Amino acid sequence: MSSRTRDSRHYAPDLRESSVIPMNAITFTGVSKSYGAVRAVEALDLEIAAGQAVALLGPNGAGKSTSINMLLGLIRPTAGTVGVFGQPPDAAVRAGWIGAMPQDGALVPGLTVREVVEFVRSLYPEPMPLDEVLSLANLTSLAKRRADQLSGGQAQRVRFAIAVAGAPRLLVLDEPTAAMDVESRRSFWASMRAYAAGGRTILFATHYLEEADENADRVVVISRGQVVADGTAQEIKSAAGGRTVRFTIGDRPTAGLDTLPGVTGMEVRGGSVRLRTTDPDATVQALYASGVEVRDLEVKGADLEEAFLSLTGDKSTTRP
Ligand SMILES: Nc1ncnc2c1ncn2[C@@H]1O[C@H](COP(=O)(O)OP(=O)(O)OP(=O)(O)O)[C@@H](O)[C@H]1O
Repeated sequence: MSSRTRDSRHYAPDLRESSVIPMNAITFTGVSKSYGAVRAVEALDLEIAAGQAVALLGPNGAGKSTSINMLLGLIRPTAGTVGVFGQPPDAAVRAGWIGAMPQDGALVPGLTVREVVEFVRSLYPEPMPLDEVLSLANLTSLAKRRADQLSGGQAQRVRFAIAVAGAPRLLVLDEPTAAMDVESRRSFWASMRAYAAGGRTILFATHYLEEADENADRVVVISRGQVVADGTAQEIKSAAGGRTVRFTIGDRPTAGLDTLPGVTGMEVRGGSVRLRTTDPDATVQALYASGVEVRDLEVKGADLEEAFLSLTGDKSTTRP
């Protein structure tokens, strides 16, 4: 047992030296959480293997933050159990296994960026070197600035630095890029991927479908507190969306187009038609055979947004 284990800052049993590290970083087993009559999370079963980068995707009110808060030990489930590397969340937090980046939260007033990061590092048993944290969070040039006087995007970088300062094996991010512009977002995800490359586990909640598509090995879509899809972004797109045949038809009638072979859905906007199909070849052949005059025909894989909307039935969630 190391001398640091007896440090008064750490009240948990020493979990760091467990000889067997369970395969799963995260397990939700039959987890429900109700707030009065509101069932925020309902019988959630989820296993996330160590080393995965997983996006939690869902419309407003789907239960993402509630699930994350249970994972962080901030709230308790009404039913079921949550495990982090085989331990209850509060024990895992005290062992320094989890780094979290909340949606917002004030930064300690009066301290410089460096001081904030130094302070957080001092709370962890085996923190990441200071320079590495600053460089990873793209904060080296801001190290001497006061943390409470930064722009929204810069402050998010400090929150990211706080989350990784302890070199946690699990990083949990709740809508981490909400306050960032496009360039900051790009550099943030590059940092996140660099951190994940060391075999760490990442769970992030997002509304941005592109972020899930580009940065997650696995996407878990939740709606009304339940998992409605779980797989790679590609699997979700093909399972839920099939392919899309789009064309322009002008003011000619569209009646009957939705009965073409393979077609599972049709959307007409202005003179533009979008057919969702499980068999684009058969659809296009039948379309031409029908003699309907079409222009600008294109066949595309359904994107994650289409898949997401068809899975969650939520029409309000759109790209930023
Ligand atoms: N403290 C609370 N008291 C009462 N109801 C709550 C509380 N926190 C969340 N809820 C409700 O639980 C449901 C799930 O909320 P949650 O914040 O987990 O969703 P979310 O997926 O994170 O949404 P968003 O994307 O908007 O952040 C919602 O209906 C919400 O109104």
